[in-house]
Formats: sequence, structure tokens, C-alpha cells
Amino acid sequence: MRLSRFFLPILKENPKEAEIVSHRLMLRAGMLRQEAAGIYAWLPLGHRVLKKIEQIVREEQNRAGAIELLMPTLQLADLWRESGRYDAYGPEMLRIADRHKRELLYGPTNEEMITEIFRAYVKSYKSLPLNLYHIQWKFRDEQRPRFGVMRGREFLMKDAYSFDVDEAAARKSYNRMFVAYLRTFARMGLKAIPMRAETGPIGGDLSHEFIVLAETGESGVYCDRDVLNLPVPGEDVDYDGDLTPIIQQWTSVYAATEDVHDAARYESEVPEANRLNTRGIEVGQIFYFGTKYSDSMKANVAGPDGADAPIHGGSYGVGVSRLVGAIIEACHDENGIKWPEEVAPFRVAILNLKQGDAQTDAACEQLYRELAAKGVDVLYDDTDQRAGAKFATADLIGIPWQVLVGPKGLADGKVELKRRSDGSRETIALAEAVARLA
Ligand SMILES: Nc1ncnc2c1ncn2[C@@H]1O[C@H](COS(=O)(=O)NC(=O)[C@@H](N)CS)[C@@H](O)[C@H]1O
Repeated sequence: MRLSRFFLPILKENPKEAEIVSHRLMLRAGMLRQEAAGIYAWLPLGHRVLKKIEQIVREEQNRAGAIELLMPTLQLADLWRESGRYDAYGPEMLRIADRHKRELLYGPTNEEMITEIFRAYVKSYKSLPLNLYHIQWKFRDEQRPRFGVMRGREFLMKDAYSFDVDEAAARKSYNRMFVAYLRTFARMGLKAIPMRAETGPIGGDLSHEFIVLAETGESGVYCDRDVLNLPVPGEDVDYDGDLTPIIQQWTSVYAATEDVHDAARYESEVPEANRLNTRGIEVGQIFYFGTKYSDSMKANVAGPDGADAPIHGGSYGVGVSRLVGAIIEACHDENGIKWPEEVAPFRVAILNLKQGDAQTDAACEQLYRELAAKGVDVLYDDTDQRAGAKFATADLIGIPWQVLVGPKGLADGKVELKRRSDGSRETIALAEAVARLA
């Protein structure tokens, strides 16, 4: 992409309404624009990151055996009356009437709808286990939307729903999602710690939140530092095998959010030097809720003995849009964002330090063409900004690799390669650049 033909509305000043660094940087880097409280337009640079995060989530859900579909954002109120949550959900629910005065709502979550879909088609335990998911926008009319995408009103969520014949099987589905979440967040360059959590409006008696440590997080957390160094299962993990050793390893080290923190246990189990009490961002939450929805909505299957029984369910959410902010909270410095390569909007930024100079223009064009031909996401800053401004822009928007092409270096056939994450620089031959970056 040529920057001169892209749409990147960089802000020079810090927007006053931004209270946390990720909100500030998303606005300054031209990634996001607020259209209403808690409702955002994803501008091109932000949209690219959102899509990369979405794709990692999708790949790990698929690897764990979940099957993707897409449910609508709008749902019938009657569906929620069946489960009894229509009134219980409270003012966070956006209630809508259509032209025929039919009562609808903008979905804050989809347990009722996926249960309705399931019960319409699945009648036998032989079709289980089943895990269906989608990546869809949600609406929750938060009292105080704030911190940009961290607590929005319209936000993008991956929500998966598992269906099993009994609790033992449902716990296996739960464990598959637990492992998939460990892999998902690690692939984004994040350390997300699973912590026991309250179940809240979703229900059930077993839940874990996945928390990314960050001073600006909304959740208070207490954990044993050892949890930060546990191994994340590899892509060859056997999802059909026994995952309990992995779950036990990750749940035997103390880690709890403030609402379920057990101070006595914390003090007795965690050595002083290992105690970490900080804040965190909830990037995902998983729930086992048994027959909560299948009872009320009559989602039954015939069991091995032929008798009909309600399925045991679970739901598993990831805050896809929240993750864009969470990654910035975890990966930034005083100059701007430092995107992990897996989610960066572009992998390489080519900076022409003397736009209009025949040599640097030709070299940049050649580099741009060759990298693009190899499928590398490249942003070529071909604007007539002076060099200093190009450095500032590239640092602000956080592209992992910068190739600085200046007349002096080029005279010796050299360019400078700068790594955004640690600021390290290396002079390399122009001819070598493509091989290094492809
Ligand atoms: N207001 C919000 N803005 C941005 N992300 C949010 C918001 N509310 C929740 N999330 C994200 O969505 C994830 C799942 O939301 S949840 O309420 O915990 N779980 C559910 O809704 C279940 N139905 C899981 S399928 C959260 O872990 C969080 O990362």
C-alpha cells in the first residue's frame, strides 16, 4: 500500500477524551473514530488489525473442532422470554420495535439463539459433542462506556457454544476451549492468564476469565508469578486426547480476580516473592452452565438408553475488538504502538528519506514491488513529509520493521533496517532486504 493513496488520518495532538494509552494511540494512529458513545468506526489501519486478530481466533477455534456459522445481530424478544432472560438482562439490553411493532433486541450474546438452532435439528446424542461458533457484533448498553474499545457498547465478539450429552462430556468441551484460548492469546503475543471467575448473567457454576496483565485493566488480579512462565500447548496438541494435565497445570498455580480472590489461600500457598497483585484486562471468558438453557428451552436429545434428556452446555467468548486495545496496552512505548508481528496491520514500512530523489525513489519502488510480489504486507511512505515526520509516523502506527532508504546509504548500495520492538538498527545491502523481510 502506498501511504499517499491510503487513508490514515493521523492526529498530531493527544485527544483529550482518551484516558488510557490504547484509546489515545488508536485515535492518534488513525485506527478508530467514535461515532457515538461506545460506538466506533474502524478506520482502515484499525480494521486491518481487527481482521488479523479475528483470523487467529478463527484458526484456533477450528483447530479445536468448533464449527463456524453466523447468527444475526437482531433477535426476537420472545426467544429471550423462553429462557427468562428478557426481563432479567436489564437496561444493558437494547430493545427495538420494528414497523409491525414486533419486539426485537440487538443481541448482547447468543445462548438462546444457538439453543433454538440446535434444538430444531439435533435429536440424538450420536450428533454430540458439537461446538458451534460465530464472530459477530454485540450490543450492550453499558452505563459508562469508556476507555475506547475496551468497554464499548457495540463490540465484536467470538462466541462459541458447546452441546454435550452429560456433564463429563461437557467438561471435555470446556477443556478444549480452555486450551484453544491458551493458544489463541499466545499467538497474538499476549500472556493471558486463566483465572477462576464469577459466572454472572450467563449462569452456571464453572467459569474462567482469561486476563492480560496491564496497569489500566478494569479487573484487580492476584496471582503466583510462576503462572506467567507456564508452557502454552503447541499446535500439535491432541484435542481428542486427555487435556486434564494441561488444565491442572494452569489451574494449580494461584490466579484469581478480586471478586473470587481467597486471601487466606493466597497467603498460605504463594511465597512472598512470588505474589503478584496487579490489574488486568479480561480478553475472554468461558462458562459451563449445564442444562440452564436446554431445560428452559427444551433442547433435548435421545440418550444411549433412548430416553430424552436436556443437553449440557457451555459458552466461550473472546473480546475480538477489545483485544486491539488490550494488545496496545501490553505493547507500546513513548513513541507509539509496537505491534506483535502476527497482528500488525503491515509487516514492513518503507521510508523514502528523500522523496523525489531519482535514486531513492527507484530503490523504494523496486523494494515495494518485490516485497508485495512475495505477499508481504508493505506500507510505502511515499509522501513528501520530511524524514523526521516519517520516522514519527512509522513509530506511532507500530509497524514491526522499517526500511530506511536514504541517498547516502544508497550510494553504497545500503539501506537501514530498524526493528520497532527494540529499536535495534542494522545496515544491510539493498539486495538483501527482500530476503530478510519476505
Ligand atoms: N462492553 C464490552 N466491550 C468490549 N468487549 C467486551 C465488552 N463486554 C464483554 N466484552 C468481551 O467479550 C468477552 C465475552 O463476553 S462475556 O460476557 O464474558 N461472555 C459472553 O458473552 C458469553 N456469551 C460467552 S459466549 C469478554 O471476555 C470481553 O473480552
